[in-house]
Amino acid sequence: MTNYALEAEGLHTFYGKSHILHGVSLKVEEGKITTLLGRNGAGKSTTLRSLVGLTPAREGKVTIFGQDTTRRPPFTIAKLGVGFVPEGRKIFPNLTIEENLKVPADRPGHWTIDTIYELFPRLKERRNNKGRQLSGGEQEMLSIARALLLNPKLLILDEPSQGLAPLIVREVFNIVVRMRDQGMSVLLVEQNVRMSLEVADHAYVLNDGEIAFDGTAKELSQDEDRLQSLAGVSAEVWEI
Ligand SMILES: Nc1ncnc2c1ncn2[C@@H]1O[C@H](COP(=O)(O)OP(=O)(O)OP(=O)(O)O)[C@@H](O)[C@H]1O
Repeated sequence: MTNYALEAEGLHTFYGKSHILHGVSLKVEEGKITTLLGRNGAGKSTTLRSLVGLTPAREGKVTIFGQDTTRRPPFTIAKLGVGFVPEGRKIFPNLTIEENLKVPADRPGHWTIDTIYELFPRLKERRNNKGRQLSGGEQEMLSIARALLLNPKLLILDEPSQGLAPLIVREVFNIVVRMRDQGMSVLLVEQNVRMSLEVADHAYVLNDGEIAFDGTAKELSQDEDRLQSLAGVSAEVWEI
């Protein structure tokens, strides 16, 4: 029997009168990486915001680790063991790395500031630097580190590769794979199609607020025509 960390069924989400998600359903299998792809404006971030309670869906149902979390506030969802790494890295620019790491409320588990520094030696080296002095890659590591300190069972990342050099992107994806290999469930929203499909087990493509593909990452990666037409993914993104 397959166990799911997260199940969303028929989500309809609005910003005011703008109807953005039109019945989005997706599942994240436990201990697997599920990727949600789609071009700019397809509704990927809105889907994540609906799942973590930041912009609750007006219709539909969300179940996380077997509990109905539909329209529950973000802190209740975080408490179930959901770590969210938002788009744009939302770190505190005027706090040092170490101060940034002390902000999340600790949930006991493997990840502590010490184990985080083992995973990200660069953050340790620069622990007294302010958030605003960090490179994009260091900010992304810090953002992931903060989510890990909640010792999540489900990690949700919104475009972690955005604006990063290819080598750093590789490093970020390696971390995501490591988390999956340690048993964490991962939902990865990305524009970097090639790398996402390399690491993911399952893939969804979102198109204008609707799921246009639901299948294995392997299946999608072997079907370039489908990718191009369903996601409108540009050749440059595919080639990165
Ligand atoms: N706060 C908001 N108010 C009104 N409309 C919004 C808001 N945020 C996003 N939208 C609109 O909702 C649609 C989906 O946006 P969303 O950010 O979810 O897409 P995305 O797939 O994550 O795109 P991107 O890759 O550019 O982040 C877009 O048309 C966007 O303009």
